[in-house]
Amino acid sequence: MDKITFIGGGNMASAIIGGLISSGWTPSRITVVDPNADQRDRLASEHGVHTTDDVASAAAADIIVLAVKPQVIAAVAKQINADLSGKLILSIAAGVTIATLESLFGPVAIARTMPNTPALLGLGATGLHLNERASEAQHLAAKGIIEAFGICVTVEREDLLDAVTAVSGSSPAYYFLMIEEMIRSGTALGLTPEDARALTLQTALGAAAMATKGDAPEDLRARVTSPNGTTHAAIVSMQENGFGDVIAKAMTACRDRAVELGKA
Ligand SMILES: NC(=O)C1=CN([C@@H]2O[C@H](COP(=O)(O)OP(=O)(O)OC[C@H]3O[C@@H](n4cnc5c(N)ncnc54)[C@H](O)[C@@H]3O)[C@@H](O)[C@H]2O)C=CC1
Ligand SMILES: O=C(O)[C@@H]1CCC=N1
Repeated sequence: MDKITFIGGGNMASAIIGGLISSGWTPSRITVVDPNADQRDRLASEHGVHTTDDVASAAAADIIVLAVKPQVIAAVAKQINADLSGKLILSIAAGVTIATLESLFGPVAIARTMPNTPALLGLGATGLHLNERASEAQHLAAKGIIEAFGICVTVEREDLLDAVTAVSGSSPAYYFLMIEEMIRSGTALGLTPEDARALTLQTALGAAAMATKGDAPEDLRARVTSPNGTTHAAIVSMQENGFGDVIAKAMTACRDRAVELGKA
């Protein structure tokens, strides 16, 4: 049975550990390394996992999850300073490339991922790419871990993780912005902020649930849109104001920034 050590016990680690335990991992297989005693106490009491502040101890695990901020990873590699051959490193750090991880940790199997924050609710959408040193068993292990907190899409080239960042890594923020603007406009149209918020949120939830049932989004949209009715007026206004272009430009800007951060 694989043992897993998380380096960094913050929000994302906590979400992943919660998912692993719900999907059948026993807490005794899970260790969390974090210098912050409050984080360690929280994880030990919430999940019953082993915790430590000794980064070097991570070398004993079969799978090491890098769940620290990107700028901390070089220091972590120095502290581990051990031969990790045969182990799998799974990184959730945004923008840290496989080449950088190989230069820091040596010739080891690496699974680079791009998760998103709905992972906190078990509703994550995560892109995955592994280096050539990773075996099929390690690919399956990485997939199993990711599927404990949502869906996993394996992409065939590492650079496609930058597109994943645009489609799912950053995109919860696009939906939140849409929700903010709808609440603001609903309030401007006379509803109380509470009513505008309740109606907007329930509609976002309902629309997302409908869109996951299999019908194409354009068909679902057509069913709401009566000929020359109210929805038609809204959609025409959005299209005339370049809605598609706004989304395409935003996603391209996101992808380009991910490429830039990967080179930094
Ligand atoms: N695609 C996305 O939306 C998201 C991606 N991420 C990625 O996940 C990673 C973790 O993010 P969060 O959990 O939100 O961060 P966080 O700030 O909640 O947790 C980081 C943890 O690392 C600990 N830490 C700091 N230095 C350490 C060291 N030397 N050794 C061990 N632990 C150390 C901190 O005490 C803290 O508990 C980041 O690299 C981020 O890029 C996180 C959230 C969402
Ligand atoms: O905004 C960012 O840079 C990170 C990466 C994806 C989501 N948050």
